[in-house]
Amino acid sequence: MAKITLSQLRHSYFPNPRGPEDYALKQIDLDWNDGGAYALLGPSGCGKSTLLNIISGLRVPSEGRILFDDKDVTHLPPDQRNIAQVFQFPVIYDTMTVYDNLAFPLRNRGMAEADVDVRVRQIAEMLEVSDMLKQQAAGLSPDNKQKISMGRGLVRDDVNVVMFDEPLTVIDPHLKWKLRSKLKELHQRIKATMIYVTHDQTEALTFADQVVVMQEGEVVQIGTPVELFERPTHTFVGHFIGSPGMNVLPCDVKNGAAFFNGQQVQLEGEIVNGAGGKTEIGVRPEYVSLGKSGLQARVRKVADVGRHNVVEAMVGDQKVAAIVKGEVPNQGDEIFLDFKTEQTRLYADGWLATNARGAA
Ligand SMILES: Nc1ncnc2c1ncn2[C@@H]1O[C@H](COP(=O)(O)OP(=O)(O)OP(=O)(O)O)[C@@H](O)[C@H]1O
Repeated sequence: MAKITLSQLRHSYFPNPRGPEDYALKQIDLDWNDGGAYALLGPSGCGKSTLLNIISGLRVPSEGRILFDDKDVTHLPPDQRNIAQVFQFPVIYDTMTVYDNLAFPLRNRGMAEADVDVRVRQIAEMLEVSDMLKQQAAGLSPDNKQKISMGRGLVRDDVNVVMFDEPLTVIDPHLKWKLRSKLKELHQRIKATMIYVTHDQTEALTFADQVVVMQEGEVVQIGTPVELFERPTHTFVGHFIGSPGMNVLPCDVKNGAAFFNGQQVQLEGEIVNGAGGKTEIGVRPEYVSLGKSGLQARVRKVADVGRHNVVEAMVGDQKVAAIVKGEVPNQGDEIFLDFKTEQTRLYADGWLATNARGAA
């Protein structure tokens, strides 16, 4: 396995790009550590596939370099990069047995049959498909076909990286959670460098130790699932991750204080020097509570989502969501909303602009 470095990477599909808007990847500098479990998360069109294709060698970037363990591979073709890939749809040979499908990448590299057998049985056991080994692949369900496809990606232990491109697309919804946790478990056992590409936050947060969040060709935050949830460095991350996402509320800043709907809101810490442009307060619904004082609001909607209720209230013409456990108000009620100070932040032009209390 290898450490992967992306250095000053930019890519445009135009021959003569005129400005940042012509770049599918604007500027990417990233280190993927050897043995790490990473997710590349972002909405459709943010540049995930472009980046994946550049790592696998299907595309050469317009600018910048890709290094595998400090060796420059920017211009190496895919077959010389030693990468395993699992795609959205199963890539298996229908006419072969499950065993032969799993053995294929190993035999292809000239591995001795005795070693092939050990490795195939190991992977089959990890994926819980040992009882299918003799079956013809053609007869498998789509879920099992995709499992075998994953097995083919994981069977070699000499690859630089295993890349998964939305691998659970064809999986039945009720089996998705099972395979998600299975993949996580496999990473812990195999310890390969893995990159998991998805637009689904649940998949990214379950699988990865580090999540790379992309928006419009840029990386907006890299962090553990907890970091992304607790301290989004961009409103996009706050909004994209969480259910519902972070409340992002327009505010005015005067003399170092933030005012929402004319009322001062306490922030986690001081506003950073020079923060300007479009200013917004970010607070997650989990940290908004109903109290006896605070921001006056009117309940617009209450949704019971199982473990808790989501109360949607209007403060002036702004919608604020609160996650409430226990008793809930009724639609139309006048209520007061209280924001947890340590979890209430200022964002300037989308970027985090408050220091955590106690931070330098
Ligand atoms: N072959 C191409 N030629 C021109 N533009 C392209 C090409 N492939 C992608 N793009 C553009 O580059 C941008 C990034 O696309 P990309 O497919 O990398 O995003 P993505 O995050 O993988 O989206 P999806 O999840 O929908 O595949 C988009 O604006 C897309 O329209």
